[in-house]
Amino acid sequence: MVRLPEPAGRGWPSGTGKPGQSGPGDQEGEDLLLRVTAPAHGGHCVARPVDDPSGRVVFVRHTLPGETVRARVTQRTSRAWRAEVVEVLEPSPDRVSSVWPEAGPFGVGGGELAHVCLPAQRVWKQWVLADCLRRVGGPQVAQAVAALPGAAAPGGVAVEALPTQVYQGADSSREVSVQGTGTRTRITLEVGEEGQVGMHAFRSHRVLPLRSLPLAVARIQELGLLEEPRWRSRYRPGGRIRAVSPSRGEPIVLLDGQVLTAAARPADRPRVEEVVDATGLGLGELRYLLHPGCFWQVHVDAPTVLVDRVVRAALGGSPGGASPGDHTRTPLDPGPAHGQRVLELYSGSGLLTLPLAMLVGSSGQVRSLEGDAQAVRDARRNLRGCRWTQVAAGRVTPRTVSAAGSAFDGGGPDVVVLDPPRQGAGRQVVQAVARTGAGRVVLVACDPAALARDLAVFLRSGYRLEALSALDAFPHTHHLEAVAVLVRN
Ligand SMILES: C[S@@+](CC[C@H](N)C(=O)[O-])C[C@H]1O[C@@H](n2cnc3c(N)ncnc32)[C@H](O)[C@@H]1O
Repeated sequence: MVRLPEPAGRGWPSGTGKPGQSGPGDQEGEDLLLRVTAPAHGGHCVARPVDDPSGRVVFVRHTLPGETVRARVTQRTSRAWRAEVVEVLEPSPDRVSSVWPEAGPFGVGGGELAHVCLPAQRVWKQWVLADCLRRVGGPQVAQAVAALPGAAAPGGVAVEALPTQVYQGADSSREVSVQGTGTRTRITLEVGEEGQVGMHAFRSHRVLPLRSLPLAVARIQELGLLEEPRWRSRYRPGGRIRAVSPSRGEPIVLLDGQVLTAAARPADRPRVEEVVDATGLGLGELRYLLHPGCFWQVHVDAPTVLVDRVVRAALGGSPGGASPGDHTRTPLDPGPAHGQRVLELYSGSGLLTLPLAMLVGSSGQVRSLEGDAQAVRDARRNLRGCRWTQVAAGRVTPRTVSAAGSAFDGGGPDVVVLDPPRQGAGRQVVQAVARTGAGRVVLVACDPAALARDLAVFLRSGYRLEALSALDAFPHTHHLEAVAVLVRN
Protein backbone atom coordinates (compact mmCIF):
# COMPACT_ATOMS: atom_id res chain seq x y z
CA MET A 1 0.00 0.00 0.00
CA VAL A 2 1.33 3.45 -0.93
CA ARG A 3 0.12 6.28 1.30
CA LEU A 4 0.66 9.59 -0.45
CA PRO A 5 1.97 12.52 1.58
CA GLU A 6 -0.54 15.31 2.11
CA PRO A 7 1.02 18.53 0.80
CA ALA A 8 2.25 20.34 3.90
CA GLY A 9 0.11 23.18 5.17
CA ARG A 10 -2.31 23.19 2.24
CA GLY A 11 -5.09 20.96 3.40
CA TRP A 12 -7.42 19.56 0.82
CA PRO A 13 -8.62 22.41 -1.35
CA SER A 14 -12.29 23.20 -1.18
CA GLY A 15 -12.44 24.57 -4.72
CA THR A 16 -9.95 24.12 -7.51
CA GLY A 17 -12.16 25.17 -10.40
CA LYS A 18 -11.10 28.03 -12.61
CA PRO A 19 -13.03 31.26 -12.04
CA GLY A 20 -16.12 31.12 -14.18
CA GLN A 21 -16.20 27.33 -14.21
CA SER A 22 -19.11 25.59 -12.59
CA GLY A 23 -18.16 25.04 -8.98
CA PRO A 24 -17.65 21.68 -7.34
CA GLY A 25 -20.75 19.89 -6.17
CA ASP A 26 -21.84 19.69 -2.55
CA GLN A 27 -20.33 16.25 -2.14
CA GLU A 28 -16.88 17.36 -3.16
CA GLY A 29 -14.34 15.96 -0.72
CA GLU A 30 -15.99 12.54 -0.56
CA ASP A 31 -13.53 9.64 -0.74
CA LEU A 32 -14.15 6.79 -3.18
CA LEU A 33 -12.54 3.38 -3.56
CA LEU A 34 -11.78 3.04 -7.23
CA ARG A 35 -10.37 0.54 -9.71
CA VAL A 36 -8.37 2.30 -12.42
CA THR A 37 -8.74 1.03 -15.96
CA ALA A 38 -7.14 3.23 -18.64
CA PRO A 39 -5.38 6.54 -19.14
CA ALA A 40 -7.43 9.44 -20.48
CA HIS A 41 -6.49 12.64 -22.26
CA GLY A 42 -5.13 15.34 -19.96
CA GLY A 43 -3.19 13.21 -17.46
CA HIS A 44 -6.22 11.59 -15.85
CA CYS A 45 -7.09 7.92 -15.68
CA VAL A 46 -10.55 6.42 -16.03
CA ALA A 47 -11.71 4.67 -12.87
CA ARG A 48 -14.90 3.09 -11.51
CA PRO A 49 -16.05 2.18 -7.99
CA VAL A 50 -14.53 -1.08 -6.73
CA ASP A 51 -17.94 -2.25 -5.55
CA ASP A 52 -19.69 -1.22 -8.79
CA PRO A 53 -17.49 -1.98 -11.83
CA SER A 54 -20.15 -0.75 -14.24
CA GLY A 55 -20.87 2.33 -12.13
CA ARG A 56 -20.01 5.99 -12.55
CA VAL A 57 -16.78 6.90 -14.34
CA VAL A 58 -14.43 9.08 -12.31
CA PHE A 59 -11.42 10.81 -13.86
CA VAL A 60 -8.58 10.44 -11.39
CA ARG A 61 -5.16 12.07 -11.40
CA HIS A 62 -1.85 10.66 -10.13
CA THR A 63 -2.77 7.05 -10.59
CA LEU A 64 -2.03 4.32 -13.17
CA PRO A 65 -4.06 1.71 -15.02
CA GLY A 66 -4.45 -1.44 -12.95
CA GLU A 67 -4.27 0.32 -9.59
CA THR A 68 -6.83 0.28 -6.81
CA VAL A 69 -6.91 3.64 -5.10
CA ARG A 70 -8.75 5.76 -2.60
CA ALA A 71 -9.42 9.07 -4.30
CA ARG A 72 -10.97 12.32 -3.12
CA VAL A 73 -13.58 13.93 -5.33
CA THR A 74 -12.53 17.44 -6.36
CA GLN A 75 -15.24 18.24 -8.87
CA ARG A 76 -18.68 16.92 -9.74
CA THR A 77 -20.40 18.22 -12.81
CA SER A 78 -23.18 16.71 -14.88
CA ARG A 79 -20.51 15.68 -17.42
CA ALA A 80 -17.80 14.23 -15.22
CA TRP A 81 -16.51 13.58 -11.74
CA ARG A 82 -12.87 14.32 -11.06
CA ALA A 83 -10.75 13.10 -8.17
CA GLU A 84 -7.20 13.09 -6.85
CA VAL A 85 -5.55 10.03 -5.41
CA VAL A 86 -5.01 10.06 -1.64
CA GLU A 87 -3.97 6.44 -1.10
CA VAL A 88 -2.76 3.71 -3.44
CA LEU A 89 -4.05 0.35 -2.19
CA GLU A 90 -2.75 -1.79 -5.06
CA PRO A 91 0.11 -0.07 -6.90
CA SER A 92 1.02 -0.65 -10.51
CA PRO A 93 4.47 -2.12 -11.21
CA ASP A 94 5.03 1.04 -13.31
CA ARG A 95 4.66 3.33 -10.28
CA VAL A 96 7.90 4.97 -9.06
CA SER A 97 8.67 7.49 -6.35
CA SER A 98 7.58 10.75 -7.90
CA VAL A 99 10.46 12.78 -9.34
CA TRP A 100 8.45 15.87 -8.35
CA PRO A 101 6.16 15.28 -5.35
CA GLU A 102 5.10 18.95 -5.33
CA ALA A 103 3.30 18.25 -8.61
CA GLY A 104 1.52 15.26 -7.03
CA PRO A 105 -2.05 15.13 -5.68
CA PHE A 106 -3.38 18.62 -4.90
CA GLY A 107 -0.06 20.08 -5.99
CA VAL A 108 0.94 22.24 -8.93
CA GLY A 109 -0.01 21.33 -12.48
CA GLY A 110 2.62 20.39 -15.04
CA GLY A 111 4.06 17.15 -13.61
CA GLU A 112 1.05 14.85 -13.66
CA LEU A 113 3.00 11.75 -14.77
CA ALA A 114 5.95 12.23 -12.39
CA HIS A 115 4.93 9.06 -10.50
CA VAL A 116 5.17 6.88 -13.64
CA CYS A 117 8.43 5.30 -14.88
CA LEU A 118 9.56 6.86 -18.16
CA PRO A 119 8.95 3.88 -20.47
CA ALA A 120 5.42 3.56 -19.05
CA GLN A 121 4.87 7.31 -19.59
CA ARG A 122 5.53 6.75 -23.27
CA VAL A 123 3.17 3.79 -23.42
CA TRP A 124 0.55 5.96 -21.65
CA LYS A 125 0.97 8.73 -24.24
CA GLN A 126 0.88 6.21 -27.09
CA TRP A 127 -2.39 4.87 -25.73
CA VAL A 128 -3.94 8.33 -25.35
CA LEU A 129 -2.74 9.33 -28.83
CA ALA A 130 -4.34 6.22 -30.35
CA ASP A 131 -7.53 6.83 -28.36
CA CYS A 132 -7.78 10.48 -29.46
CA LEU A 133 -7.09 9.63 -33.09
CA ARG A 134 -9.90 7.07 -32.98
CA ARG A 135 -12.44 8.89 -30.84
CA VAL A 136 -11.84 12.55 -31.67
CA GLY A 137 -10.59 12.04 -35.21
CA GLY A 138 -13.21 9.46 -36.13
CA PRO A 139 -13.09 6.38 -38.35
CA GLN A 140 -11.38 8.07 -41.31
CA VAL A 141 -8.43 9.18 -39.16
CA ALA A 142 -8.27 5.82 -37.37
CA GLN A 143 -8.15 3.97 -40.69
CA ALA A 144 -5.54 6.32 -42.12
CA VAL A 145 -3.30 5.78 -39.09
CA ALA A 146 -3.82 2.01 -39.10
CA ALA A 147 -2.76 1.90 -42.76
CA LEU A 148 0.61 3.57 -42.07
CA PRO A 149 3.66 1.38 -42.39
CA GLY A 150 4.85 0.56 -38.87
CA ALA A 151 1.66 1.72 -37.15
CA ALA A 152 0.20 -1.74 -37.25
CA ALA A 153 1.97 -2.41 -33.93
CA PRO A 154 -0.47 -2.90 -31.09
CA GLY A 155 -1.41 0.52 -29.75
CA GLY A 156 -0.53 2.43 -32.92
CA VAL A 157 2.16 5.08 -33.24
CA ALA A 158 4.98 4.71 -30.70
CA VAL A 159 6.07 7.76 -28.71
CA GLU A 160 9.83 8.10 -29.15
CA ALA A 161 12.23 9.17 -26.42
CA LEU A 162 14.43 12.17 -27.20
CA PRO A 163 18.23 11.62 -27.19
CA THR A 164 18.81 12.90 -23.64
CA GLN A 165 16.43 10.27 -22.29
CA VAL A 166 17.79 7.35 -24.27
CA TYR A 167 21.37 8.16 -23.29
CA GLN A 168 22.90 5.03 -21.79
CA GLY A 169 26.56 6.00 -21.36
CA ALA A 170 28.69 6.54 -18.32
CA ASP A 171 28.85 10.34 -18.38
CA SER A 172 27.55 11.22 -14.91
CA SER A 173 26.76 14.81 -15.94
CA ARG A 174 23.82 13.47 -17.99
CA GLU A 175 22.62 10.94 -15.45
CA VAL A 176 19.73 13.02 -14.18
CA SER A 177 18.34 13.39 -17.67
CA VAL A 178 17.96 9.64 -18.01
CA GLN A 179 15.13 10.13 -15.51
CA GLY A 180 13.54 12.71 -17.79
CA THR A 181 14.35 15.47 -15.29
CA GLY A 182 16.65 18.41 -15.96
CA THR A 183 15.47 18.82 -19.55
CA ARG A 184 13.46 22.06 -19.65
CA THR A 185 15.24 25.20 -20.79
CA ARG A 186 12.23 27.39 -20.01
CA ILE A 187 10.35 27.61 -16.68
CA THR A 188 7.62 30.05 -15.67
CA LEU A 189 6.90 30.85 -12.03
CA GLU A 190 4.30 33.05 -10.39
CA VAL A 191 4.42 35.19 -7.25
CA GLY A 192 1.30 34.73 -5.12
CA GLU A 193 -0.58 37.38 -3.16
CA GLU A 194 1.32 36.45 0.02
CA GLY A 195 4.65 36.58 -1.78
CA GLN A 196 4.91 32.81 -2.21
CA VAL A 197 6.87 31.75 -5.33
CA GLY A 198 5.64 28.73 -7.22
CA MET A 199 3.19 27.60 -9.85
CA HIS A 200 -0.56 27.39 -10.19
CA ALA A 201 -2.42 24.53 -8.57
CA PHE A 202 -4.00 22.26 -11.17
CA ARG A 203 -6.99 24.02 -12.83
CA SER A 204 -6.67 26.98 -10.48
CA HIS A 205 -5.22 30.46 -10.22
CA ARG A 206 -3.96 29.77 -6.68
CA VAL A 207 -0.16 29.95 -6.50
CA LEU A 208 1.32 27.07 -4.53
CA PRO A 209 4.83 27.63 -3.18
CA LEU A 210 7.57 25.36 -4.53
CA ARG A 211 10.82 24.10 -3.07
CA SER A 212 12.25 22.46 -6.18
CA LEU A 213 12.18 22.62 -9.97
CA PRO A 214 13.37 19.15 -11.01
CA LEU A 215 12.16 19.39 -14.61
CA ALA A 216 14.32 22.46 -15.28
CA VAL A 217 17.85 22.12 -16.63
CA ALA A 218 20.54 22.30 -13.94
CA ARG A 219 21.51 25.86 -14.87
CA ILE A 220 18.00 27.08 -14.08
CA GLN A 221 17.86 25.10 -10.84
CA GLU A 222 21.19 26.66 -9.82
CA LEU A 223 19.78 30.19 -10.16
CA GLY A 224 18.07 29.79 -6.78
CA LEU A 225 14.90 31.55 -7.96
CA LEU A 226 12.81 29.97 -5.21
CA GLU A 227 14.95 30.88 -2.25
CA GLU A 228 17.82 33.27 -2.90
CA PRO A 229 17.44 36.79 -1.44
CA ARG A 230 18.83 38.46 -4.59
CA TRP A 231 15.72 37.27 -6.39
CA ARG A 232 13.19 37.31 -3.57
CA SER A 233 13.86 40.98 -2.84
CA ARG A 234 12.71 41.77 -6.39
CA TYR A 235 9.47 39.78 -6.37
CA ARG A 236 6.11 41.53 -6.07
CA PRO A 237 2.72 39.84 -5.48
CA GLY A 238 1.14 38.96 -8.82
CA GLY A 239 4.55 38.95 -10.53
CA ARG A 240 5.66 36.52 -13.20
CA ILE A 241 9.13 35.02 -13.53
CA ARG A 242 10.40 33.29 -16.65
CA ALA A 243 13.81 31.62 -16.54
CA VAL A 244 15.54 30.76 -19.80
CA SER A 245 18.69 28.70 -20.20
CA PRO A 246 19.86 29.20 -23.79
CA SER A 247 22.26 26.86 -25.54
CA ARG A 248 24.95 29.60 -25.53
CA GLY A 249 25.67 32.03 -22.73
CA GLU A 250 24.34 32.52 -19.23
CA PRO A 251 20.75 31.92 -18.15
CA ILE A 252 18.46 34.92 -18.30
CA VAL A 253 15.48 35.77 -16.09
CA LEU A 254 12.52 37.75 -17.30
CA LEU A 255 10.89 39.34 -14.26
CA ASP A 256 7.72 41.31 -14.92
CA GLY A 257 9.06 42.24 -18.35
CA GLN A 258 12.56 43.19 -17.18
CA VAL A 259 15.46 41.08 -18.50
CA LEU A 260 17.93 40.16 -15.75
CA THR A 261 21.26 38.32 -15.71
CA ALA A 262 21.93 35.28 -13.51
CA ALA A 263 23.24 37.76 -10.93
CA ALA A 264 19.81 39.50 -10.93
CA ARG A 265 21.19 42.63 -12.63
CA PRO A 266 19.64 44.24 -15.71
CA ALA A 267 20.99 42.49 -18.82
CA ASP A 268 22.93 44.54 -21.42
CA ARG A 269 21.55 42.53 -24.32
CA PRO A 270 17.92 41.49 -24.04
CA ARG A 271 18.44 38.52 -26.40
CA VAL A 272 19.43 34.90 -25.87
CA GLU A 273 21.41 32.81 -28.32
CA GLU A 274 20.19 29.39 -29.37
CA VAL A 275 22.20 26.98 -31.50
CA VAL A 276 20.60 24.06 -33.30
CA ASP A 277 22.59 21.16 -34.72
CA ALA A 278 21.44 20.71 -38.33
CA THR A 279 24.42 18.70 -39.57
CA GLY A 280 22.09 15.89 -40.66
CA LEU A 281 20.44 18.36 -43.02
CA GLY A 282 23.84 19.44 -44.33
CA LEU A 283 23.41 22.88 -42.72
CA GLY A 284 25.87 22.68 -39.81
CA GLU A 285 24.93 24.71 -36.74
CA LEU A 286 22.02 27.10 -37.02
CA ARG A 287 22.21 30.21 -34.85
CA TYR A 288 19.23 32.19 -33.55
CA LEU A 289 18.96 35.30 -31.41
CA LEU A 290 15.63 35.78 -29.70
CA HIS A 291 13.89 37.65 -26.93
CA PRO A 292 13.65 35.40 -23.84
CA GLY A 293 9.91 36.01 -23.64
CA CYS A 294 9.23 34.49 -27.05
CA PHE A 295 8.17 30.93 -27.71
CA TRP A 296 10.97 28.37 -28.03
CA GLN A 297 10.74 24.58 -27.75
CA VAL A 298 11.25 23.86 -24.03
CA HIS A 299 12.93 20.44 -24.09
CA VAL A 300 16.68 20.77 -24.43
CA ASP A 301 16.71 18.33 -27.39
CA ALA A 302 13.47 19.44 -29.05
CA PRO A 303 14.74 22.23 -31.36
CA THR A 304 17.34 19.94 -32.97
CA VAL A 305 15.07 16.91 -33.25
CA LEU A 306 12.09 18.89 -34.49
CA VAL A 307 14.09 20.80 -37.10
CA ASP A 308 15.45 17.54 -38.47
CA ARG A 309 12.10 15.75 -38.42
CA VAL A 310 10.00 18.55 -39.89
CA VAL A 311 12.44 19.76 -42.53
CA ARG A 312 13.06 16.23 -43.82
CA ALA A 313 9.32 15.65 -43.98
CA ALA A 314 8.73 18.97 -45.76
CA LEU A 315 11.60 19.01 -48.24
CA GLY A 316 13.50 15.76 -48.11
CA GLY A 317 10.80 13.50 -49.43
CA SER A 318 11.24 11.45 -46.26
CA PRO A 319 8.05 10.79 -44.34
CA GLY A 320 9.30 10.38 -40.82
CA GLY A 321 12.98 11.33 -40.81
CA ALA A 322 15.61 9.56 -38.80
CA SER A 323 14.93 8.41 -35.28
CA PRO A 324 15.61 11.16 -32.72
CA GLY A 325 19.01 9.75 -31.75
CA ASP A 326 20.09 9.32 -35.36
CA HIS A 327 19.38 12.75 -36.72
CA THR A 328 22.99 13.57 -37.56
CA ARG A 329 23.79 10.26 -39.20
CA THR A 330 21.49 10.11 -42.19
CA PRO A 331 22.42 12.88 -44.63
CA LEU A 332 19.63 14.67 -46.46
CA ASP A 333 19.78 14.92 -50.24
CA PRO A 334 19.28 18.66 -50.76
CA GLY A 335 18.43 18.30 -54.47
CA PRO A 336 14.62 17.99 -54.22
CA ALA A 337 14.45 21.00 -51.86
CA HIS A 338 15.92 23.56 -54.27
CA GLY A 339 13.45 26.02 -55.70
CA GLN A 340 10.46 24.90 -53.59
CA ARG A 341 7.78 27.34 -52.42
CA VAL A 342 7.07 26.93 -48.70
CA LEU A 343 4.32 28.52 -46.62
CA GLU A 344 4.95 28.30 -42.88
CA LEU A 345 2.23 29.17 -40.34
CA TYR A 346 2.80 29.90 -36.63
CA SER A 347 6.52 30.34 -37.26
CA GLY A 348 7.69 31.78 -33.90
CA SER A 349 11.22 33.18 -33.98
CA GLY A 350 12.08 31.23 -37.10
CA LEU A 351 13.22 27.87 -35.69
CA LEU A 352 11.90 26.01 -38.75
CA THR A 353 11.91 28.96 -41.15
CA LEU A 354 15.70 29.26 -41.23
CA PRO A 355 16.54 25.67 -42.28
CA LEU A 356 13.59 25.64 -44.70
CA ALA A 357 14.88 28.86 -46.29
CA MET A 358 18.48 27.62 -46.46
CA LEU A 359 17.42 24.42 -48.18
CA VAL A 360 15.08 25.89 -50.79
CA GLY A 361 17.84 28.37 -51.64
CA SER A 362 17.56 31.60 -53.60
CA SER A 363 15.60 29.88 -56.37
CA GLY A 364 12.89 29.04 -53.85
CA GLN A 365 10.49 31.10 -51.74
CA VAL A 366 9.49 30.91 -48.10
CA ARG A 367 6.62 32.92 -46.60
CA SER A 368 5.89 32.65 -42.90
CA LEU A 369 3.15 34.06 -40.68
CA GLU A 370 3.37 34.57 -36.93
CA GLY A 371 1.21 36.47 -34.45
CA ASP A 372 3.79 37.58 -31.87
CA ALA A 373 5.32 40.85 -33.10
CA GLN A 374 8.50 40.38 -31.06
CA ALA A 375 9.02 36.87 -32.46
CA VAL A 376 8.53 38.27 -35.97
CA ARG A 377 11.23 40.91 -35.37
CA ASP A 378 13.60 38.20 -34.13
CA ALA A 379 12.77 35.89 -37.03
CA ARG A 380 13.46 38.65 -39.55
CA ARG A 381 16.86 39.24 -37.97
CA ASN A 382 17.59 35.49 -37.87
CA LEU A 383 16.73 35.23 -41.56
CA ARG A 384 18.53 38.35 -42.69
CA GLY A 385 20.75 36.44 -45.13
CA CYS A 386 17.79 34.74 -46.86
CA ARG A 387 16.24 37.46 -49.02
CA TRP A 388 13.87 34.97 -50.66
CA THR A 389 12.03 34.69 -47.32
CA GLN A 390 9.19 36.94 -46.14
CA VAL A 391 8.21 36.84 -42.49
CA ALA A 392 4.80 38.44 -41.97
CA ALA A 393 3.27 39.55 -38.68
CA GLY A 394 -0.36 38.73 -38.13
CA ARG A 395 -2.91 36.24 -36.93
CA VAL A 396 -3.32 33.00 -38.83
CA THR A 397 -6.89 33.11 -40.13
CA PRO A 398 -8.55 31.68 -43.25
CA ARG A 399 -8.16 35.10 -44.88
CA THR A 400 -4.45 35.56 -44.04
CA VAL A 401 -3.67 31.99 -45.08
CA SER A 402 -5.36 32.53 -48.46
CA ALA A 403 -3.57 35.85 -48.92
CA ALA A 404 -0.17 34.34 -48.06
CA GLY A 405 -0.85 31.30 -50.24
CA SER A 406 -1.57 33.41 -53.29
CA ALA A 407 1.39 35.78 -52.82
CA PHE A 408 4.05 33.39 -54.18
CA ASP A 409 5.56 33.99 -57.60
CA GLY A 410 4.80 31.23 -60.09
CA GLY A 411 1.92 29.48 -58.30
CA GLY A 412 0.78 28.41 -54.85
CA PRO A 413 2.97 26.81 -52.19
CA ASP A 414 4.42 23.36 -52.84
CA VAL A 415 4.57 22.71 -49.11
CA VAL A 416 2.76 24.10 -46.05
CA VAL A 417 4.32 23.66 -42.61
CA LEU A 418 2.14 24.54 -39.63
CA ASP A 419 2.94 24.35 -35.92
CA PRO A 420 -0.12 25.79 -34.18
CA PRO A 421 -0.55 26.36 -30.44
CA ARG A 422 -2.09 23.71 -28.20
CA GLN A 423 -5.68 24.15 -29.41
CA GLY A 424 -4.64 23.30 -32.97
CA ALA A 425 -5.22 25.18 -36.21
CA GLY A 426 -8.97 24.55 -36.32
CA ARG A 427 -11.33 23.61 -39.10
CA GLN A 428 -11.38 26.88 -41.02
CA VAL A 429 -7.62 27.38 -41.07
CA VAL A 430 -7.07 23.76 -42.14
CA GLN A 431 -9.60 24.23 -44.94
CA ALA A 432 -7.80 27.40 -46.01
CA VAL A 433 -4.49 25.49 -46.05
CA ALA A 434 -6.12 22.84 -48.24
CA ARG A 435 -7.39 25.54 -50.62
CA THR A 436 -3.79 26.69 -51.25
CA GLY A 437 -3.44 23.45 -53.21
CA ALA A 438 -0.11 22.55 -51.57
CA GLY A 439 1.00 19.05 -52.52
CA ARG A 440 2.47 18.41 -49.12
CA VAL A 441 1.58 19.53 -45.59
CA VAL A 442 3.57 18.98 -42.40
CA LEU A 443 1.47 19.47 -39.28
CA VAL A 444 3.18 19.72 -35.88
CA ALA A 445 0.89 19.29 -32.87
CA CYS A 446 1.51 19.15 -29.14
CA ASP A 447 -2.00 18.04 -28.18
CA PRO A 448 -3.31 14.68 -29.40
CA ALA A 449 -6.97 15.76 -29.43
CA ALA A 450 -6.20 18.90 -31.47
CA LEU A 451 -4.06 16.77 -33.79
CA ALA A 452 -6.94 14.35 -34.31
CA ARG A 453 -9.39 17.20 -35.07
CA ASP A 454 -7.05 18.88 -37.56
CA LEU A 455 -6.16 15.57 -39.23
CA ALA A 456 -9.83 14.76 -39.71
CA VAL A 457 -10.34 18.04 -41.60
CA PHE A 458 -7.27 17.47 -43.78
CA LEU A 459 -8.50 13.98 -44.70
CA ARG A 460 -11.92 15.41 -45.65
CA SER A 461 -10.22 18.17 -47.67
CA GLY A 462 -8.35 16.09 -50.22
CA TYR A 463 -5.25 14.91 -48.33
CA ARG A 464 -4.05 11.50 -47.25
CA LEU A 465 -1.82 10.72 -44.29
CA GLU A 466 1.67 9.67 -45.34
CA ALA A 467 3.37 9.51 -41.95
CA LEU A 468 2.81 10.23 -38.28
CA SER A 469 5.44 10.25 -35.57
CA ALA A 470 5.32 11.24 -31.92
CA LEU A 471 8.10 12.51 -29.68
CA ASP A 472 8.29 12.50 -25.88
CA ALA A 473 9.23 16.19 -25.73
CA PHE A 474 7.50 16.82 -22.38
CA PRO A 475 8.54 14.05 -19.94
CA HIS A 476 6.53 13.84 -16.71
CA THR A 477 3.58 15.63 -18.28
CA HIS A 478 0.84 14.16 -20.48
CA HIS A 479 1.94 16.21 -23.49
CA LEU A 480 3.73 14.95 -26.58
CA GLU A 481 4.88 16.44 -29.88
CA ALA A 482 3.48 14.85 -33.03
CA VAL A 483 4.52 15.39 -36.63
CA ALA A 484 2.03 14.41 -39.32
CA VAL A 485 2.84 14.41 -43.03
CA LEU A 486 -0.06 14.77 -45.47
CA VAL A 487 0.04 14.59 -49.26
CA ARG A 488 -2.58 15.70 -51.73
CA ASN A 489 -4.67 12.92 -53.27
C1 LIG B 1 3.92 25.97 -30.99
S1 LIG B 1 4.60 27.56 -31.35
C2 LIG B 1 5.59 27.16 -32.75
C3 LIG B 1 6.66 28.15 -33.12
C4 LIG B 1 7.82 27.59 -33.96
N1 LIG B 1 7.38 26.66 -34.98
C5 LIG B 1 8.85 26.93 -33.06
O1 LIG B 1 8.89 25.69 -33.01
O2 LIG B 1 9.61 27.66 -32.39
C6 LIG B 1 3.20 28.38 -31.96
C7 LIG B 1 3.43 29.82 -32.38
O3 LIG B 1 2.19 30.29 -32.89
C8 LIG B 1 2.00 31.64 -32.50
N2 LIG B 1 0.55 31.83 -32.55
C9 LIG B 1 -0.38 31.36 -31.69
N3 LIG B 1 -1.62 31.64 -32.14
C10 LIG B 1 -1.47 32.31 -33.31
C11 LIG B 1 -2.38 32.86 -34.26
N4 LIG B 1 -3.70 32.76 -34.11
N5 LIG B 1 -1.87 33.46 -35.35
C12 LIG B 1 -0.54 33.56 -35.53
N6 LIG B 1 0.37 33.05 -34.67
C13 LIG B 1 -0.08 32.44 -33.57
C14 LIG B 1 2.67 31.75 -31.16
O4 LIG B 1 3.07 33.08 -30.91
C15 LIG B 1 3.85 30.79 -31.31
O5 LIG B 1 5.00 31.48 -31.75
